[in-house]
Amino acid sequence: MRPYVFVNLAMSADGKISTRERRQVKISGPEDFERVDLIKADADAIMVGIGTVLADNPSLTVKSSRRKGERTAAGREENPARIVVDSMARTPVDADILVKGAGKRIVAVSAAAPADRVDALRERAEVIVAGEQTVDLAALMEALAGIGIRRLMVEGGGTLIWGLFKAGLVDELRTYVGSVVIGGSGAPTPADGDGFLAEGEFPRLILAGVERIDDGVLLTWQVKKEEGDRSLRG
Ligand SMILES: NC(=O)C1=CN([C@@H]2O[C@H](COP(=O)(O)OP(=O)(O)OC[C@H]3O[C@@H](n4cnc5c(N)ncnc54)[C@H](OP(=O)(O)O)[C@@H]3O)[C@@H](O)[C@H]2O)C=CC1
Ligand SMILES: Nc1nc(O)c(N)c(N[C@@H]2O[C@H](COP(=O)(O)O)[C@@H](O)[C@H]2O)n1
Repeated sequence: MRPYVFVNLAMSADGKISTRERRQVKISGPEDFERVDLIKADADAIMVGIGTVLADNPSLTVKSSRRKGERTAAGREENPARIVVDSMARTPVDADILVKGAGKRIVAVSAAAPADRVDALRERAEVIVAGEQTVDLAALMEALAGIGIRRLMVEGGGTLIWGLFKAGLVDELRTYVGSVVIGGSGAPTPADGDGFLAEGEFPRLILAGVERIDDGVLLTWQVKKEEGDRSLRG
């Protein structure tokens, strides 16, 4: 069994999620950031790759006091569990994700992660070991389902999202297309990594929603299920 996995990202009109220097940029407007806060508050956990932690230093906390209050009134932590996918335990111990806001933190590492760095992270987070050299995302998902995570939001970046698509672990993709052009052949895109070669490998999507928000558009896609998929229902 694995959680229901939905990816949420913001890209420019030319399909970039940040600059070629991997500098965080505001692509969403105020209404879209509200939407993101709402879906975050509804999730059991939120995941990013170590590249995003090192580039953006996000806290991934719920921003609205009302939504935090609603979570605690329902017996949940103020924030969803925050998860970093980090094979070599490179997450700085003072990263915002580990120090800001209440709630569980999980760092997923591989067996190759240096023991001293893993021990330092254990002071601030639960550490899950999945995979030998890099994090085995399918094994990680099983472990997350085992600790009660049913709805998992993925914020990025492009390398992690690619890894999840490659492993057939994405159920839904929500792409906000903002009204800017970033450009740059080396600027990150929603799914980077090696890319698929054969058309038969491409994950197939079903368009489930189109909504105008701020000066852009939100596209919601369902990913067609593969045979034997063991995702929990969304
Ligand atoms: N506009 C938007 O919505 C968003 C934009 N961003 C942007 O994205 C950029 C960061 O993206 P990126 O550099 O691709 O980094 P990611 O956040 O995607 O992290 C990628 C890293 O995750 C680790 N990882 C471990 N196991 C796996 C696996 N099985 N599959 C894939 N990755 C794995 C790898 O590092 P290791 O091997 O060391 O573990 C890998 O390099 C930043 O510029 C940020 O601003 C990020 C989020 C949202
Ligand atoms: N939805 C969305 N729109 C944008 O324009 C963005 N730049 C991002 N970035 C993501 O949000 C994270 C920041 O989170 P905190 O505010 O620190 O909680 C950042 O790391 C990206 O994942 N998202």
